[in-house]
Amino acid sequence: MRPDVENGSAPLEMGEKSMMLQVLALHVPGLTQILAHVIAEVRGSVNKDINGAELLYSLLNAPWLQSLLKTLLLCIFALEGFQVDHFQYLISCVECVSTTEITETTCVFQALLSAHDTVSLRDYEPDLPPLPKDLPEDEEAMRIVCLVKNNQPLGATIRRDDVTGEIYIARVIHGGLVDRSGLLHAGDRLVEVNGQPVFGLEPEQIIQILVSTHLLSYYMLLYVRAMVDYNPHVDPSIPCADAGMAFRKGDILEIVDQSDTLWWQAVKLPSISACAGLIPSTSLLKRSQKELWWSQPYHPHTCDELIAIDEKCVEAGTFSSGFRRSLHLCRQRRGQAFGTSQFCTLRCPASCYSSLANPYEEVVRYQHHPEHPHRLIALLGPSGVGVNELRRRLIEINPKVYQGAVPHTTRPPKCHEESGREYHFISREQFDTMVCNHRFIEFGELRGHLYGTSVDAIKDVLASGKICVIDIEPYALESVRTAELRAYVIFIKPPSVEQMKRTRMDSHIITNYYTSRPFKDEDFQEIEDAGRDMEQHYCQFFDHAIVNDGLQAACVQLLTAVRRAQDEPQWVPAAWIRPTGQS
Ligand SMILES: Nc1ncnc2c1ncn2[C@@H]1O[C@H](COP(=O)(O)OP(=O)(O)OP(=O)(O)O)[C@@H](O)[C@H]1O
Repeated sequence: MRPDVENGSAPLEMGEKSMMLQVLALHVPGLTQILAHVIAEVRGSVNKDINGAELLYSLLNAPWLQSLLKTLLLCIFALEGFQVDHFQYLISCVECVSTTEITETTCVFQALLSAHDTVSLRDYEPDLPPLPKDLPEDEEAMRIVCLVKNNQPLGATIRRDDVTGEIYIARVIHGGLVDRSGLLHAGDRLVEVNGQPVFGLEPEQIIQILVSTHLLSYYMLLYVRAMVDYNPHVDPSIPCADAGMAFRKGDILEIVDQSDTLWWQAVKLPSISACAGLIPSTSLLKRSQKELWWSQPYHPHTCDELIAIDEKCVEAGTFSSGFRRSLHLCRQRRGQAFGTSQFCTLRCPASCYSSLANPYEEVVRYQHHPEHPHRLIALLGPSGVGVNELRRRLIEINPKVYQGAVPHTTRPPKCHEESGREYHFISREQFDTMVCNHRFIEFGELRGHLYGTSVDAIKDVLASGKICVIDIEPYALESVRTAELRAYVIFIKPPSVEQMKRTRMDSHIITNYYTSRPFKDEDFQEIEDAGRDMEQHYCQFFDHAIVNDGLQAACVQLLTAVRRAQDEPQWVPAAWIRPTGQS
């Protein structure tokens, strides 16, 4: 096997080449003289009728000619930009030529070719201990390999033999970690990963073992999604503001150094600079946010209090949601929504409690497995922007692929309605039980009847192999960003007011009183303001954003985004992938 040139030293520069020639001239001062001597010797041998092959053999064996050839090769190596390994390879060839027995029928080129073959057969791999001689015949030889994981993927795919249940390396990605290690090859059978037998496991489970293991590497890098904004230039506690790195909510950061408890080093992805910047550690960020929290005036409405009101209202049957667009409930103006969870989510966004708990969310690159249920698609946007319209159109494009979740309701069915088709019709007691068991991602009351979208209704669609598309309010983000549903959240963003005026000239808005009327200018302003608020507070949870300008263009973008969510790797919370307790 030829030596791996990748690990050789870099080719010499021109300056070094001329230096090499000078060295050559110094060490071989009588080069012309020597060559003249060689020619004279050959002439003399011819005159003495000596066999040509014998002459060549004796010449090549002459130590002075060997050192001359080595020097010349060194010279060629310098001029041609060969690397150290090439040079050693050529030297091996020269040595081999000199020891090759040359018969009358051979010529120098054959000798060189045979030398090349001999050298190329040499094994440049590290020496491994021999297999024990007394190995029983039925005993399988096994290799134990150790790969040090870093931030890169392993660069190999695995497959399970459906008949035997055995796991094999299916493919080694060229240039990846496994490829470069040279330790594993396509067709190798995996027996254990980190001491854990893999026989019978699904490839996905093995990947989870690999992803979750910390023991493989001390150097494993950490990726996080920023849940808060940070600007080093307004942070008085940073040791050096210029060494700091600013980031925005939703940015993916690669933490390259956590050795300091207060200041970590990170790069922002996709990285344009190899140089890391200082960012506050989780504990430092929490500490400063707590200080900020306490320094602000007391607000009687905390998230917890509002949620409590919410639940009490539901118990008392007085709760009115007014924001359930997916169920086409009434469209409630913000001013009328006070005291509901909508108020809670608008006024106490993720930047208060939840971000205090978690200023960084650990993430991993996740590729949806084609045989697993699809990721849930959750659309989010200010009321009136066109979330329902886009959802409806997407489902219409291919109802065999896209489907909404069937809601639950306590209202009695109409004559044409069938339970499980339009709605799941259930009693109020059943509904309350589902609420207590946290089975709803969203629920509310309209005209004395409860409506809700349940986790199970979503799971039913996913289990049927379809892509479930729902629209949600911000407060439901937590319920859908779970290992079970793995929601891909798409924000439907309003275009400018002027643009909305142009595109919505013929469109109608559904009012609080279930009537529809043409859009007014103030509707557009309200949509724009609500969209800005939503983006400001929740952008860290958005996997993608689409500006709903022209309906058709927005629909194409939605279709593309939904396909990407299923087909391309995405950053997802590490907790979704790791088994419980390891997050
Ligand atoms: N890009 C667009 N161009 C023109 N009209 C649009 C566009 N997007 C949506 N519409 C229209 O705007 C109206 C409101 O849309 P939709 O009902 O989907 O809003 P929504 O975001 O679901 O809010 P709500 O649930 O409060 O109705 C509909 O008549 C819809 O056809």
